[in-house]
Amino acid sequence: MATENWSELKYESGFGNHLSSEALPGALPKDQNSPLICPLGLYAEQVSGTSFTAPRKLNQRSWLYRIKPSVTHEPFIPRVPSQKHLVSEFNQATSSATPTQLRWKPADVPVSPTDFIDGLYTVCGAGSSFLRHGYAIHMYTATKSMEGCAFCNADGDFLIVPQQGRLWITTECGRLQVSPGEIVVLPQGFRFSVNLPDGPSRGYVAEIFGTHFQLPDLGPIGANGLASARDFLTPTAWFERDSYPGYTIVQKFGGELFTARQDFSPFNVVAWHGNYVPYKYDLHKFCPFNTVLFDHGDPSINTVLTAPTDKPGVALLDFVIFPPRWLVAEHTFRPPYYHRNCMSEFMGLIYGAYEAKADGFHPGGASLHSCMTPHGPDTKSYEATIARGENAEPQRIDGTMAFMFESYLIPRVCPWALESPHRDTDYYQCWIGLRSHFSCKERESEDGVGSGEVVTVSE
Ligand SMILES: O=C(O)Cc1cc(O)ccc1O
Ligand SMILES: [Fe+2]
Repeated sequence: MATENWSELKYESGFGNHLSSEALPGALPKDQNSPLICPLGLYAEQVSGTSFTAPRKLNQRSWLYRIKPSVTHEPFIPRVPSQKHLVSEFNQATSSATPTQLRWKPADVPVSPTDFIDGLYTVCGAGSSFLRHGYAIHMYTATKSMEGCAFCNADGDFLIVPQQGRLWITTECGRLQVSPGEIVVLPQGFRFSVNLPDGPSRGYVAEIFGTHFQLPDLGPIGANGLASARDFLTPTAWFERDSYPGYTIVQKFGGELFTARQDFSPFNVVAWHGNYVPYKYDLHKFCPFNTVLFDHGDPSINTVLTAPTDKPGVALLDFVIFPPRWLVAEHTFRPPYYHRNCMSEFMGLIYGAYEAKADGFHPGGASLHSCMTPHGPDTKSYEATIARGENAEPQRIDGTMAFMFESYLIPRVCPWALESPHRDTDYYQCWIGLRSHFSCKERESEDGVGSGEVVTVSE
């Protein structure tokens, strides 16, 4: 592993573009995809991320020109040891339904050497990778780089949110450095390997089945704002040519892991072109829009990426952030309102503190408020907001980055997440202290009305 220059890697910029990249000049065929003999004696291989016949505006595929084709490997066999904590079908056999508010403290990074594959565990999800509809939410804790192996997820696309420790990710399209505060999307089927230059690492992963992430429409916001297409960065071609006896491909297929041996690195792509590619995004580049006079806007205004369902405006999974920003709304309860949502909300915290939780929601922790489960600011946050009063000054929320995976599909929760020692079983207590501030004294004196009577007040 070359360690010196990951901070200076070159990337291509843009979202959904058709890109071309050559690690050696002349490696891309001119004028066609499948020449009889490719330049430099390379093999041509297409990776399709949508059906061949998907409408042009949705169609995603890339052509990889490689030293040996991916097919050159021994048969896939179930991996030993298997990984029991990955789920891609959410039903009664694999996971539980619960409407209760759930929260987890940050998980400890393991003491024994653990790589990204072994450190990955599913928390919750819905649907099925086999039926290509649904999602899984995973978290990872890891201490060591993947060695002599690459991971390939046949089930869906990964959106990885590192919370602690940089990730140096080698993909078939090239290499990316992803730091906490950045995210990376690794589309279904791409082989990748994760190195951990900082050692102990922790983070969150949203996996979506059967669709890909898009930028949200901006509607009346106009043509600019939120995440800008040019801030999405795709790696440039990079390859290693050495033979590599005993290299292992670890394929996640239906939530189970399979291995196949080959005698070369899968990172042997000398050139590629197409629009089906891995990419990263720095969340600090997000340009937030929000209330400038009164009331609290819905969090959808902070959507970075959305994975659609077939219903217009209804997301399989939205990736929403709560970045540093000014709160200026007048005569307004500025933190999130108390609410129940037909969508389900999984939240994580990358750093800092979240505006609705004064205590108990820590960087690396998580919460889940499922469909119609009531939630909102904890007692301390509520009281502090009220204490600021009617004429609260503009206030800058700083030094924080929280996020939400929000879905229309209702998640079931994995048993190890429910039984985890990191589960905060006292979570509900954070709202128990919310006192009634109800008073009808004014009305009583005006109207002479006592308690217990039904009163219709006409203004
Ligand atoms: O529940 C949460 O904290 C997320 C959230 C934030 C917000 O500002 C409004 C609604 C919402 O669900
Ligand atoms: Fe919410």
